[in-house]
Amino acid sequence: MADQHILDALYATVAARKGADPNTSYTAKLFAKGTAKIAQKVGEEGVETVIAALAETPDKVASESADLLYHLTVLWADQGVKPEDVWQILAERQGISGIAEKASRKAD
Ligand SMILES: N=c1c2ncn([C@@H]3O[C@H](COP(=O)(O)OP(=O)(O)OP(=O)(O)O)[C@@H](O)[C@H]3O)c2ncn1[C@@H]1O[C@H](COP(=O)(O)O)[C@@H](O)[C@H]1O
Repeated sequence: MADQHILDALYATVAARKGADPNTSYTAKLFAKGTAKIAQKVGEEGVETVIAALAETPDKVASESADLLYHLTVLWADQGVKPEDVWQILAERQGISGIAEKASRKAD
């Protein structure tokens, strides 16, 4: 689909790797290792993105961000979360200030 967002396309590729051969697919290898390993990779890539921001270059921030987003799509597929679930939440938050949202949580 020409206008499909790259993250939706990536998610479709990743989800299709469930049950594929771990010898030929890094994604299949992650699925075979399980949720703890996938979650660990998301954490590692998040930390690497932070390190890139604090000590490296904007190009490195971009490439670490791509690693992070890829591993996040693997975690979504592992957890049965679809990209549209996340897009929906972001859409619902549009126009709501983060400061106002935090204040409303404190009032609960
Ligand atoms: N976008 C990515 C992508 N980004 C990063 N990576 C891989 O993520 C790994 C991260 O590197 P690390 O050094 O942190 O990982 P590692 O040391 O190999 O792993 P561990 O020892 O920590 O388990 C590398 O092997 C990268 O190649 C990705 N692997 C796959 N994709 C996409 O997923 C698609 C399917 O890939 P396969 O499942 O491999 O066919 C590809 O066509 C791409 O579109």
